[in-house]
This record gives sequence, C-alpha cells and structure tokens, in this order.
Amino acid sequence: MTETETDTVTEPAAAREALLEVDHVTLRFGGVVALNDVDFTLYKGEILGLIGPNGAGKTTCFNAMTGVYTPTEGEIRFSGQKISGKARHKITQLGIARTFQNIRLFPEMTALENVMVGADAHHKTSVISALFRLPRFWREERTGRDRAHDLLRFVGVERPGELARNLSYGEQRRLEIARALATSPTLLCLDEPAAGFNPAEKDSLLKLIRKIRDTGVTVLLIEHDMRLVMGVTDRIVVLEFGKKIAEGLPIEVRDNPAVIAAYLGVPTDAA
Ligand SMILES: Nc1ncnc2c1ncn2[C@@H]1O[C@H](COP(=O)(O)OP(=O)(O)OP(=O)(O)O)[C@@H](O)[C@H]1O
Repeated sequence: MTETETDTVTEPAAAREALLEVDHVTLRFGGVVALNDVDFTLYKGEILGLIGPNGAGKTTCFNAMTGVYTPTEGEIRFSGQKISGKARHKITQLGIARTFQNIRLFPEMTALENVMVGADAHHKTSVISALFRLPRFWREERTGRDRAHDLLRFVGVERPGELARNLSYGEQRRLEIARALATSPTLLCLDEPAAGFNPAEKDSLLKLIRKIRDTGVTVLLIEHDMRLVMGVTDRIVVLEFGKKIAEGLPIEVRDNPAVIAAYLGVPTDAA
C-alpha cells in the first residue's frame, strides 16, 4: 500500500461512526417554525455542543430526539434506526437519556432512590415477580442499589440517603445526571447542565462530562456558557431561529461571522 492509500484509510472522518442522525428535520408549532430543515450527525464517542441564542430551537431539538415531539418533516435515526415518532420510554430503552433545563427530581425521595428509579427503565422484573418478591426481583433490586451507589460516587454526590430536596443545587444537578446514566445510555443529552453554577462548579462539571465520555458514552450538550462549551466539546452545531447556521470545531465556530452576529444580534452582512 502506498503512503497516500494509507492516509486515505486512516482519515479520521472516514472512521467516524454515526450514532444519531438528525435528517432534515422541520418542526412547526402552528405558525412557529421551531426547527427549520435542521440536519446534523452526532458521531460515536464525541461531545457535541448544540448552541444558539434563546429560542433558537435547541430544546425542541432534544424533545424531537427523545420522543416528546414528532418532527413535521424529516426523520431522526439512532444507530441507523428511525426513532422520530417513537414513544419516550422506547427511546430510553434504545439508549438515549437526557436531563432537563429545569431540575426534575423526586424531591421527597432520597438521592439513591432517584437514581434507582432511572435504572428501572431496564429492569426485566415482571409485575408478578415484583408483587410476589420472586428471586429475580431481589437480584435486580440489589444490583440496582449497588449500581446507584456507584453512579452517585461517579458524579460526586456523597449523601445517598439524603432527600433530594435537601441536597444543594449543584448536587441536585449532578443527581439528575446520575439518574440519566442509570438507564445505561449510549447517548446522554444534557440541557444546560451548568445553569446557575459558579466558576468552580462549572470546572468540575467540565471534568465530569469528560469522565462520562471516557466511559464510552457519547454526549450532546446544550449550554449557554461559552467557556464551558469551548472547553469541553469536540464539535459544535449552532442554531438560530430554528435553522442551522454553523457547524464545526469550537475554534471554527467561535470565529464564524454568522455565529458572532447571531450572538450579538446584528445582521450577518453587517458583521
Ligand atoms: N410547545 C410549544 N408550543 C409552541 N411553541 C413552542 C413550543 N416549544 C417551543 N416553542 C417555540 O419554539 C421556538 C424554539 O424554542 P426552544 O425552547 O427550542 O429554544 P431554545 O433554543 O431551547 O431556547 P432557550 O435557550 O431559551 O432554552 C421558540 O420560538 C419557542 O417559543
């Protein structure tokens, strides 16, 4: 094989394996076009940032990917399989987990119980087995409990027995991540995980996101904090008014005049 042929074979882009494909998705709410022909691919093992000004369509995109909304046009595929239009729990079972912009924990349950609820998405215990406390029920219960402890340690929540509502704001956000990880996702979607964080908390979140990726989980991140986005993502997709206006490496996106204009609120041709 010549050197040129070797270069072609080892070309990184050729080796990338698509995990999630958003294929020309349009989503309308009455007269509002929340997503307008949005098209991008998320590759296995990467951390992709989804950014854009308020109302750009980022959360709607997450909602379309996780079964909350069905696209008006286009489709979304996960590991090659069409998922747009599927029920939320089916999409969770296929391996997509998410956190929400606003914390959605069970406040009167302990941190550990909140994580164990997340793991339930994968339990095989039937209603009969659970009702009669058959051996399979206890096996899954014990494994789920051990795994929940591990996940809490992994995200840095050190009080498993504390009620969720008594945890600090930062711990609650981390607990949400642990609960999402309890479903053993291949893809984790984080919707503004650093909202309300101070700089030190943002730094440790950045480390946690990298640690999650290092365990083999692909990450899609919606985040307004540019330092965090630039510091942790491999690539970035930018939305504005429901349309994709840029895609590329963090440095490319940062220097893109259309992106600068979108954030500064000036027309592109004036940038
Ligand atoms: N259920 C809905 N019904 C009607 N319009 C909606 C609905 N959900 C979102 N929209 C509209 O779709 C557009 C995109 O909203 P979306 O929440 O996805 O933006 P975003 O980029 O996540 O914004 P933010 O950064 O403020 O969270 C907005 O104009 C919003 O008002």
